[in-house]
Amino acid sequence: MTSVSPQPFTSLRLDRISRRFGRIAALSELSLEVARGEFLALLGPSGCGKSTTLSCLAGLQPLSSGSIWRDEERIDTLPAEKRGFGMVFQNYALFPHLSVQRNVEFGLAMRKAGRDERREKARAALRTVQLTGHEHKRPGQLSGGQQQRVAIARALAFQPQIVLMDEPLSNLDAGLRVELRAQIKRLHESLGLTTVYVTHDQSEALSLATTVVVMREGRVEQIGPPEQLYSAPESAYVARFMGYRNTFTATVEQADASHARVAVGGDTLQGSLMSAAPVARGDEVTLAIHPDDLVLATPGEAGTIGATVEVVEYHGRAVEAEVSTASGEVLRLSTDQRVRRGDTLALRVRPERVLVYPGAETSQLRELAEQVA
Ligand SMILES: Nc1ncnc2c1ncn2[C@@H]1O[C@H](COP(=O)(O)OP(=O)(O)OP(=O)(O)O)[C@@H](O)[C@H]1O
Repeated sequence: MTSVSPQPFTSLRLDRISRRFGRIAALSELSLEVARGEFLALLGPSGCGKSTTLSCLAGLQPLSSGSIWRDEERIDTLPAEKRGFGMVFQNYALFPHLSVQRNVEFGLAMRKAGRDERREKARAALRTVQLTGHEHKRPGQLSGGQQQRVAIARALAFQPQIVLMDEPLSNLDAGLRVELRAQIKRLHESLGLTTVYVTHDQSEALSLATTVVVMREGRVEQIGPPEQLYSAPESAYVARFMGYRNTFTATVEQADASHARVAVGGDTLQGSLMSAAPVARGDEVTLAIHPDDLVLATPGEAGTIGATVEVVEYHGRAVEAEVSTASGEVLRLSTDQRVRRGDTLALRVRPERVLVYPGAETSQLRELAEQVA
């Protein structure tokens, strides 16, 4: 069987792919297009099908139905090694008994490269991830971050056009994660790669991706550039993944086609309708407010919500505070002003930053809140 064409491609297309495990539908007719040069992040809670999507794309799992295309060439019928993808996984997947150099050469050997070519390309890939000088070490002699860089070098050594990464940073501690994240972004840009990247971490998705796909139960919930998903999440579910940590139920007092006034405890807020479905006086709706959008106002000011500070976490330049409203809603806010436990606050939010979705907050969304801190 021949490999995919070495020519540059325009787009990679997943066409209504499904993957079932017995009665579980891990993917349900998922369609997705990835343009050349894009950094596409698949984001969503545990079990929504992110890894299955990547693994079907890579050819590590067969599809139950649907097809995958690289321009006009159908590739889901090709075995993994013929699809031409570089792959990086969460657990590095390095051979512990082989040197760093031999680990990186491995993918090239699989592709039947000669000895000199293997050596040279592996050296070049290690240089790219700044590991020159570590060639003769075993993986066990390296830190987690260095091991993951070896795995990245191995994925890049045969100069693939497309790289697939499944939670590559999740085994690293916070500092290393941020450092390697920047390195992954630099590599993507300088090598002109197309990257498909699985993560459950919204800050990783927002900082790396040119396109974010929020997945839900084996389907695409919303796809778009990070700024678009952040400023206009189409559902409270997507809002949660974009860092809107305050989601709760409120009652509509008055509404037109694009705005609603809602009651929150004894206070009222003006909000923006995010869905085409109309809402009317008396309806329950879900509000989503980002912690950065809750601003301290003068107590008693009209259009503000009263709240009492319960917990204050110091975060250097800003503090994060947990406050409770008169009706018992717990809200989180981020502020650079001095607040202390027990303070009574008035909080203001611009109407365009109070996102309103039809229907009361679902139990699924509440559970999600626990996963997406
Ligand atoms: N080999 C398998 N056998 C049975 N069910 C599976 C298998 N692999 C995945 N699943 C199921 O398919 C669904 C999607 O799993 P998948 O691993 O793709 O989710 P995910 O979004 O990557 O989650 P996580 O972030 O936890 O890795 C889940 O319900 C999972 O239990």
